[in-house]
Amino acid sequence: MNFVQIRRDLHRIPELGFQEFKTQEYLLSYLQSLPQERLQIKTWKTGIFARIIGKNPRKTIGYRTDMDGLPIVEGTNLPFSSEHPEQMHACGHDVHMSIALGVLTHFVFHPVDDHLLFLFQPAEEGPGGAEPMLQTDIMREWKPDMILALHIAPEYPVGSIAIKEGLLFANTSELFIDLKGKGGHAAYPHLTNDMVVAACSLVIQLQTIVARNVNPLDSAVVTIGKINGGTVQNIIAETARIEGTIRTLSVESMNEVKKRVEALVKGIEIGFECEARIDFGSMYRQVFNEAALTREFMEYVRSHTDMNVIECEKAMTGEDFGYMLEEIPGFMFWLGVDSKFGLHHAKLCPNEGAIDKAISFISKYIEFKGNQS
Ligand SMILES: CC(=O)N[C@@H](CCC[C@H](N)C(=O)O)C(=O)O
Repeated sequence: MNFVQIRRDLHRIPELGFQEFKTQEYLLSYLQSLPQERLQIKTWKTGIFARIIGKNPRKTIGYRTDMDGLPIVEGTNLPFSSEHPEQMHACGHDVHMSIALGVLTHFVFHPVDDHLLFLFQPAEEGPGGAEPMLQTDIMREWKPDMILALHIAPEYPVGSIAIKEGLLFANTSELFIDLKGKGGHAAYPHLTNDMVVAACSLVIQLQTIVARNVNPLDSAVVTIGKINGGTVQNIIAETARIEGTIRTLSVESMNEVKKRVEALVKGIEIGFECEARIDFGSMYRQVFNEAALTREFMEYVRSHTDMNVIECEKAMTGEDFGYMLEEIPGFMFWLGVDSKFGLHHAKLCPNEGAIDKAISFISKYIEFKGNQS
């Protein structure tokens, strides 16, 4: 089986959260091509649960991959570039899926004692598929006793993984703010309430939250990734929209940052005589790696595989896999893919050499865990 080719096929068809129809169809058709004796497949929305029946099951080991792409125009010029306008696998979920299929395929042919549950989860980039997937009857019936997942890491070389016990990824909240004032002629600003100026002022003020309100010994991020406002150069904008994300290391800090966002937006409403609406969108729980399993995984990979294990720092990235780790013990790790361009970049280009290496060492580890009494 050529999992690099599978990654390329998936790379051509990136789809946004809960619209992964072609991706689901591709994955299903691959799964259906495998021997079915031990394989049980159920779909949920655009996601898939695939269980491999163990030989002498005492527990279930879960392995999760995400499935969705991002709204980015691809800039790699690769021959297998995205065929979907303004959508790209710029966060490596194509690589994640091909590795999951590789590991799954290994165990279809070489089952272990325990059941293995592979979760193909939609909408990681938003609005979040992990939390609703956890609430399904299928998950209740097939619930794993432990779970693992990976995320590609452009900054680490192929042949390495990076991981730590405890907090790995931050708490996140999306942030959408709509401003509505009074538009008008560009030459008569005194008769209007200009929402472009209000939005610009608000973006600058939002930056003071991390600089002035968060304890310097704590960490937080407020990033505004998108501003929309106005229609043409000589009309004063009646509306503007700001879109961003908040990251914190604790739920308490998240609540504090949100309070400050609300206060600053209230100030904009008063100062610019406009109406504002805040929507905090979807929120993800922190990714917190269970200590004993993480340690055992690190030791196993160090001593039984040729992968280099790096103990890394926590990051302000978010992952809705955090919801799964809240209910099921397990861990997430970074997989080195050595790309000059980072995650969420139009030129992200993971080194595909990482795919077969990952399939091989993850299969070894799951074989060890799946036969462990
Ligand atoms: C690994 C990664 O890049 N994850 C995303 C998760 C996005 C969460 C949500 N849509 C938000 O923007 O808050 C990330 O941006 O860290």
